[in-house]
Amino acid sequence: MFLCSNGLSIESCYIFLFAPENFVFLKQTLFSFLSMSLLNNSCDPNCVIVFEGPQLHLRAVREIHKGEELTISYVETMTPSPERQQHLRRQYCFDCDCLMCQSRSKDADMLAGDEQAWKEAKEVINTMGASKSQEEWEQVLVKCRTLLKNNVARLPDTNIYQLKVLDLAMDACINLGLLEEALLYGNRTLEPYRFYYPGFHPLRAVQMMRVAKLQYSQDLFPQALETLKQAYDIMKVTHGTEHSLVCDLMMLKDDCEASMPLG
Ligand SMILES: C[S@@+](CC[C@H](N)C(=O)[O-])C[C@H]1O[C@@H](n2cnc3c(N)ncnc32)[C@H](O)[C@@H]1O
Repeated sequence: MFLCSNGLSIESCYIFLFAPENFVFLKQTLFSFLSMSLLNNSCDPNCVIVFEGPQLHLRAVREIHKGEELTISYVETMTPSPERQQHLRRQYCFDCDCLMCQSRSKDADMLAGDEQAWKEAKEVINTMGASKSQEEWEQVLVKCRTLLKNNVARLPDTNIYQLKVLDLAMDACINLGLLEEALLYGNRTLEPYRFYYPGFHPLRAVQMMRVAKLQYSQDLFPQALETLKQAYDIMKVTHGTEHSLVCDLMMLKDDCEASMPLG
């Protein structure tokens, strides 16, 4: 009952409780969850939580003054404020009055462009499940290509549904081994990600790392190095230099450097 009364990551908590390989972490995990569940929400938080295997790490993403409250975001911040607020009200029973919600900052950008076009895109996205088989990914890619073609002059890449289509198209291409095409979509996501996840945001860094891997796969070593460098600058804050993802990043950086033409 006590666990259920805390809003944060309860589903993940059950996974930890029932996974035998995690018993050894139980005490520290429970402590982590319980202390992290004291954190309140802000849609522009000063902390993030990142996973490292079975552990949760709470990391500050900007300078925090003595006495200032630590906050995390309970919701995906790349969501218009009425939707965020509705989710927070339904799931966590409070009205969010953070600065982002008060100013409705970026709402207009999220839904910019032709309303009918983004509503269609939203509908199509909602019908796509978590694809697994080759055939399903092929179907996803066909739908994404059609939407992107039809919406060239109707939606900017900063429209969140257009951005989700680009992300899905990128995933589908990666799963189908179409890496050159995946990179085209990935490149288009970087600027909107920078806009919606400014400063130090783990999702932006991870997206940059995905794009860097695609650049590397296309032998675009200087570009991949630059993207990795930018991702590292974010990840050293959001993940910390010891995090396994940052170690992966450093290995990719070494591979890139080793592949660069001499001179
Ligand atoms: C995970 S708990 C957070 C810790 C809780 N404030 C406490 O003192 O134990 C989630 C609950 O905190 C409250 N809460 C979190 N963020 C809030 C915010 N920005 N404004 C008002 N209430 C908030 C809501 O009641 C929510 O259901």
